[in-house]
Parts: sequence; structure tokens; C-alpha cells
Amino acid sequence: MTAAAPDLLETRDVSVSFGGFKAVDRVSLNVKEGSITGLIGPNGAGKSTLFNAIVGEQACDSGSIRFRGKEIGGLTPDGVYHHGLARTFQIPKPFAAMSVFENLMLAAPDQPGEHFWVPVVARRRIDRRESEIAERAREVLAFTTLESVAEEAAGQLSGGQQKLLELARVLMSTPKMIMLDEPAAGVNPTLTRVLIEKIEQLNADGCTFLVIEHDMDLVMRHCHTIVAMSNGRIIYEGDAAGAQSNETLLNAYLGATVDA
Ligand SMILES: Nc1ncnc2c1ncn2[C@@H]1O[C@H](COP(=O)(O)OP(=O)(O)OP(=O)(O)O)[C@@H](O)[C@H]1O
Repeated sequence: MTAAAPDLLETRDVSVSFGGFKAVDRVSLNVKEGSITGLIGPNGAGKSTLFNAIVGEQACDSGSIRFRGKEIGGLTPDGVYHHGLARTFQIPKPFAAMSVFENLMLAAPDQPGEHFWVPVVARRRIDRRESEIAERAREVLAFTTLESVAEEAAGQLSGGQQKLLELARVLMSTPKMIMLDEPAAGVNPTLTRVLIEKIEQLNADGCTFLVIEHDMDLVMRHCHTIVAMSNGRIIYEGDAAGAQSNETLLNAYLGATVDA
């Protein structure tokens, strides 16, 4: 990432409340194209709520959200996904009874036959699209090291493999930016290393990341920019060195319980 990289994602004064409680309070966040940006902060800071607001899963009270220069605030999660912005969940949500391979097939955009008006004569086009999706699924399985469990039920995978499957599912759509919600939580060190290696490979190929993570070692070593939230607000934005000596940030953590 170059210092002069443009902003890929920009939020301006985004607020989200639950009843009278402001979980996200006028947050203006910039994510540079090509960066791995870490979003940190104590439990309850508002990180996941901000994620949900960005991807259209949570309505905002006010504010604007721009992705690649276009307003995406108010779009449905599907609409946001189609713009090239994908997210994974803190707790993986695969179709547990389906195989890993089937989960990937289902995650592909432009599913053949999903439009009721496709005529029978279009069968060959549908078959072609299905083989393209299957080929992409095999590539993604190889990339995410999940080939050996392709036929296993997704619900039978270990926690770490399920996190890799989350990443694999979003890769079926070749997104421009991926938002990861606690990718390393509950993952053993070996699979965490695999996950980081994959994130860095994708980043080197041009994919931008915004990552919520409580593992400070991971954040400090692998994120180019760090944004910290506390009580719904951004309290720090800068590099790792600055974050480690920032008093407001240290106090926010001292006053809260952290999973790390
Ligand atoms: N659906 C909801 N209804 C009511 N309150 C909510 C809801 N979702 C989140 N909150 C509250 O909003 C605040 C921010 O929660 P959020 O999950 O965004 O924090 P977080 O920074 O992601 O925390 P963690 O690191 O523990 O995941 C918390 O006080 C939480 O209890």
C-alpha cells in the first residue's frame, strides 16, 4: 500500500442506537485501498455494530457510508456484497449439514437458474456457469487448504477450519474488500498462521482488509493502520507504534474487560 492510496471505504458521522443507547456515535472511518486496517477496542466498543452498519445488516440513525466513491448506506447486505464488499462473522455461520464444497457452491454470486424466467433452452448456459462455479470452488479450496475436508459436513470442522471456510466463502465472489470479524478468535496457532498467510497473499494481490481483532500481537504485526474505538467513538487512528503508546487507548483498555 502506498501512503497516497485513495480511500476505498469512508464512513462519515455514522451513528447507530439501540433504544436510547448510542452503540456507534458519529464515527468517521477511512480505509485506504490496499491496506490491512485493524479495528480494535474493548468489548462493547461498537466495532461489530459498525461492521453491521457498513454491510447493511444494521440500520444507521444518520451518516454516510461510501465504498469506491459510491454511497452504499441504506443498501441491503446483498447489494453491498455485489459492490465488492464482503464480510465474515465473529461466529461462523456455515450451512452445518452441507459439505464444505456445497457451502462454497452456494456462496457464489450469479447462481445459475436462480432467475425464474430462465428458459429450458438455456440449460447449456446454466451447466457452463455451474462448472465455472465448481472450478472456482476447487481453486478456493486449494488456496484455503481445505481440500482434504471438501466432502465433510461444515458443522464437523474445527473452529479454525470454520474460520478458513468463512474466508473461503467470501472468496467465491472475488471481493475488492473483505471485513473480518475476529478471524483468529478460537483458532489454534497453526491455523492462525495459515489464515494470516492467506490474508497477506490476498492483500498482495490487491484485496483491502478491515479486521476486528483482539489478538494485539497479530494486529500490531500485520495491520498497516490501526483504528481504535471505545464507547462508540474512534479514539485513535494511526500506526502500531503510536497505538502502543497512546494513553487514551491504554486507559480505554484498562477500564474494560478484553478477550485477548
Ligand atoms: N442488537 C442489539 N441490541 C441492543 N444492544 C446491542 C445490540 N447489539 C449490540 N448492542 C450493544 O451495543 C454495544 C456495542 O456492541 P458491539 O457488539 O458492537 O461491540 P464490540 O466492540 O463489537 O464488542 P466485542 O469486542 O465484545 O464483540 C454493546 O454495549 C452491546 O451490548
